Amino acid sequence: MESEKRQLHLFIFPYMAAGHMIPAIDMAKLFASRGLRITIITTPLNASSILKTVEKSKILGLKMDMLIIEFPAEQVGLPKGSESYHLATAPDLRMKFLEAITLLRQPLEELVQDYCPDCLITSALFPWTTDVARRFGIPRLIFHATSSFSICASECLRLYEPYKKVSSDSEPFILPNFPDEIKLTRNQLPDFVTQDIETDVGKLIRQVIKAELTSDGAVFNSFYDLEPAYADYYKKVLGRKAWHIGPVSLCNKESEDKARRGKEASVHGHECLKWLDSKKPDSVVYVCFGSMANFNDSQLMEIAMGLEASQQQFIWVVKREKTQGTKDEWLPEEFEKRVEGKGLIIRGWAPQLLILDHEAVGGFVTHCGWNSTLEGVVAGVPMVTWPVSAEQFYNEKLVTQILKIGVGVGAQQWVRFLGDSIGKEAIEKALIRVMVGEEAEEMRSRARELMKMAKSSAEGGGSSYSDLNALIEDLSSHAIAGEATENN
Ligand SMILES: O=c1ccn([C@@H]2O[C@H](COP(=O)(O)OP(=O)(O)O[C@H]3O[C@H](CO)[C@@H](O)[C@H](O)[C@H]3O)[C@@H](O)[C@H]2O)c(=O)[nH]1
Repeated sequence: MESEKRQLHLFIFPYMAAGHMIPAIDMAKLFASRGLRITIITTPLNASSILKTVEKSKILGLKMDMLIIEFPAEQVGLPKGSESYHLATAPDLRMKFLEAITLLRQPLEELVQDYCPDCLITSALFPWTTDVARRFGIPRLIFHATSSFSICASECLRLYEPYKKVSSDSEPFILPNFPDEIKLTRNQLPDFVTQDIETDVGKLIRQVIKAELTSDGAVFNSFYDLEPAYADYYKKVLGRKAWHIGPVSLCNKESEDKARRGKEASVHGHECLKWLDSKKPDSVVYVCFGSMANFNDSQLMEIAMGLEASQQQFIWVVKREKTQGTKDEWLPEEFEKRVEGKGLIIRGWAPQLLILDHEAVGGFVTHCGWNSTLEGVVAGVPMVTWPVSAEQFYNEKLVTQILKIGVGVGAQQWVRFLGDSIGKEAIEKALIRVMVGEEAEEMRSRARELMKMAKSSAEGGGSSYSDLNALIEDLSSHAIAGEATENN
């Protein structure tokens, strides 16, 4: 009875987007593997990506559950089923999506009331969950599915506004009082940072920052040795509490678990692993832009031509379906025939962790979403960085300038979903730089070192392992203190 009472119960409530749900589910597994009771909160259409994990954890004797709250899509005027952020592709849809999210507060409060968890770990993008936690006298921790570097960079921009001191959008400015000399341009910043007019996203971001200041700390999917100066900056300069417990993807030990992250891989996704078995180590470049970024036909055409011209073997993930009998307008004539044996296109969802883990993969073209970036680090591969939106331009700086394990393709313009337009020559050049020659080898050897550091951080005695212990201890003492107050 006593131990049942002391088992910590966490509510994990991730943002409805693959880039947030995937690492949150990994984090849930990590907590559950340490004996905590976990309940993941989500909406009906997002539940399917969690269900198998919950079922498997039960078989393993772990305490993991899921609770579903309705997503009020139709109530705010969104089409039925619009429960994921990537479906909100136009400004009015995004506004409605944000509105729908604020309506989740009441159902969350009801669940907290009914289940009495010891802590809420929620997306930074749910600032109101700090108030919910306060109301019930429990801590709210933020789950940062991104780097400390990017959070520190955006805080630095907010505090010092260096982008206001340059005369054009393309003139570089330096992040003031920052551990490294990092240059950015206004073009590379999210629109809500530079826009003077108040937008809904801008308003949300201000609430996010305010809630971060009053929450009880942040859990990062990162590891200390990857970005020590920024883990310290977050704690010591910004004065906030944080635990670095990543890379959380390392909790997936079996191929089956690695394959099913996010969505089921498409048919091509499964075939590509057999194809990789026939290739030499470090001879294939993997090209994938996460779950949100979308390129138009002409940009895909440039990528195809760049890949072919680079003469590198490749796996390229494109979020387009093949329609039988019709020509792919985004591919050069006879492209697939010409690259047969040398390149593979995955249409749909790729089993990314399995591909990156494969020894044949020697380079990664990424949009610098944090999950992909960290997964690239864990795989020990150098990267071509092609940031598109969100905090990806900051992550690019970390990869290319601080870690020195990647080269930029030359993206200069932050755009919400569609990528900046990059020509085939730039793509070809960047591909060759990460795959061939002395510079590539130097980047690869640094990447391998980071891979080892990533893996040992998650093992017993490693920094992420210890930070997770410290977090669990903090939560336990808070829960015990809460019980004591209740009993008095
Ligand atoms: O075919 C695919 C495509 C993606 N993934 C996985 O999906 C995740 C994608 O996450 P990420 O690389 O972070 O990209 P986004 O989906 O774009 O993520 C959003 O959320 C991230 C977390 O906050 C931010 O860092 C990004 O900038 C933001 O765009 C990764 O785990 C990938 O392994 C697959 O498994 N197969």
